[in-house]
Amino acid sequence: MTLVFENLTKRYGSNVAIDGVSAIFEPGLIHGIIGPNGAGKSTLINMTAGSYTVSEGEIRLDATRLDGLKKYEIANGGLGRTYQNIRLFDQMTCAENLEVCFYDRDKGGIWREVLWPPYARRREAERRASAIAILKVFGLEGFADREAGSLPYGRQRMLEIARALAQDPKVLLLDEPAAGLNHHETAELTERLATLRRPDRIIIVVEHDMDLVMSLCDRIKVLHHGKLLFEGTPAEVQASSDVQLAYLGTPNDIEDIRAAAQDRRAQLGIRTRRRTH
Ligand SMILES: Nc1ncnc2c1ncn2[C@@H]1O[C@H](COP(=O)(O)OP(=O)(O)OP(=O)(O)O)[C@@H](O)[C@H]1O
Repeated sequence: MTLVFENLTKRYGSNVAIDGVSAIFEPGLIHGIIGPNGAGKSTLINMTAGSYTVSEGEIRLDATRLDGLKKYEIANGGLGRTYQNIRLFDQMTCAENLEVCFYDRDKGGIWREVLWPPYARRREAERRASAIAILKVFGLEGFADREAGSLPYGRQRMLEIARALAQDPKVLLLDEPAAGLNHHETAELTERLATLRRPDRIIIVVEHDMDLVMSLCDRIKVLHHGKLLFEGTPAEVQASSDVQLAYLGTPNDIEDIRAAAQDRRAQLGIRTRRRTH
């Protein structure tokens, strides 16, 4: 199983947010997508999940074209996702937030539950057991009966990822899972995400937190101005001068920043060692 982007392009009017990106995501790996603000990371995720239309190019999960499908069709086809902003059912308990994912979709199952109470009770117990099993993966089993909206922010983030996993997706897309988390919570999240790696699952993480990306991801793709700038292992990405430039600017920019800092020190009467080269 592979997820493939082929010459993927997204235009918002005259603004080209994604510009002819081709990439392959293999299963069994955690893939990071990084890039400066506005590079197009979220646009890529949203096109993959069917939230945004594709202007040009293709998205394929094996032989299935995902571009052009509705959001729910893509989700039913095995793609789970989280959003930059948490989207939970705040008034429902943590367990209920997951149980809603396990209701029978076919009319037969729904009617059996309505008309046959013993079957309804069995299905309810099954849904509860499945929900608790997933909550455990994220250390949330103790919060099963707490309202989701009353959880600390970090726990809500975990619950959202737990819910994205409920349908046992083949592809899991995580859009800035560490946003708003403190250092300790990010470290815990990193450990828990690492346990989700499976030979038959593609995990894609869009993230700004470099500690998380570099310690969690097996492969990283770097976007810059809507184009794929670089891809490689965390070590290769860190060593790439192209990536450093994308994040920090040109060597001249860096020299200007350094010179400005030295001037500032001079104005303040702070002695600085003069650079000899
Ligand atoms: N709905 C939209 N309508 C118009 N332009 C958009 C829309 N969404 C994104 N853009 C533009 O597309 C480009 C890429 O945005 P995108 O949000 O995908 O970048 P990003 O890499 O996820 O940024 P960030 O890290 O800040 O979330 C930006 O120029 C942005 O202004």
